Amino acid sequence: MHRQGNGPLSPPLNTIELTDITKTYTSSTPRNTEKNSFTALQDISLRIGLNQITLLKGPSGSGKTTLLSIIGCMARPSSGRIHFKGKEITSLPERFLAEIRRTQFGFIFQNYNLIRGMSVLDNVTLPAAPSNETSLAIRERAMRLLDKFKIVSKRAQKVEHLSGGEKQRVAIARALINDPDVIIADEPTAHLNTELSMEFLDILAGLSQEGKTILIASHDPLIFGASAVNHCVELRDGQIVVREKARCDGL
Ligand SMILES: Nc1ncnc2c1ncn2[C@@H]1O[C@H](COP(=O)(O)OP(=O)(O)OP(=O)(O)O)[C@@H](O)[C@H]1O
Repeated sequence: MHRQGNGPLSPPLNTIELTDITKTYTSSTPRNTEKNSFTALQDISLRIGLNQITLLKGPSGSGKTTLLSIIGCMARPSSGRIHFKGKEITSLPERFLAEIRRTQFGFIFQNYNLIRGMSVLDNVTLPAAPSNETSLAIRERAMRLLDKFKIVSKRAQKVEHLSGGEKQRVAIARALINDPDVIIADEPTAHLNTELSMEFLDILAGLSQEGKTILIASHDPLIFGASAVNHCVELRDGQIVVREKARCDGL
């Protein structure tokens, strides 16, 4: 723990620290006669080490996606605090959160969320758009990423014509375009066969060695057994039931 000025002790700089995070969704009936609320996360406290691969597992509906979206500043918790690299970010206004989201996080979604009708290159450069860089510099960076993931020859192709594995690699390149410290992947291997899933894991292991922090939500036993995974956290009904270092097969 370190002290910011004369203020209270803060979590270490090399962590993402969640304290008592609760997320309640509230919805109302069409005529607003009745309000329903559902608590998707309940009092989650968790320290995530930077430069590590952390796996979130748990049955469908256990809260993995909700937790990832809160960590990635895409949603706010109903209560609780998040410290990102030692700094409290929960109470920041939306424009600051959006900046953290854009510069510090890269996202890989289950269905890749690539934009149909646009080329591979344009999909990869998309998250870089609101920046001070020239479009040439952004495109050069995108080309380097496409080259790294062996998909540069498809740069002009519309994404809907790519294979599943190619879409996955485009999604990884897009997640990296702003050179984020943290990569969030939600069910990243759900549509991949074993060979492509292994290839994806190799890419993640390489990114981890380069110093990236990786958070994965997954049901995939292949990921549970991956030697690259450093920490495993199991959720059930919105609560952490198991946290374990290193391999998590057999949890
Ligand atoms: N916007 C929302 N409004 C109401 N309930 C929601 C909302 N988003 C998620 N939920 C509920 O919160 C719970 C947790 O959902 P979440 O998507 O985080 O689970 P998950 O563990 O990622 O599931 P899966 O493995 O199926 O993707 C579920 O019961 C879901 O129905």
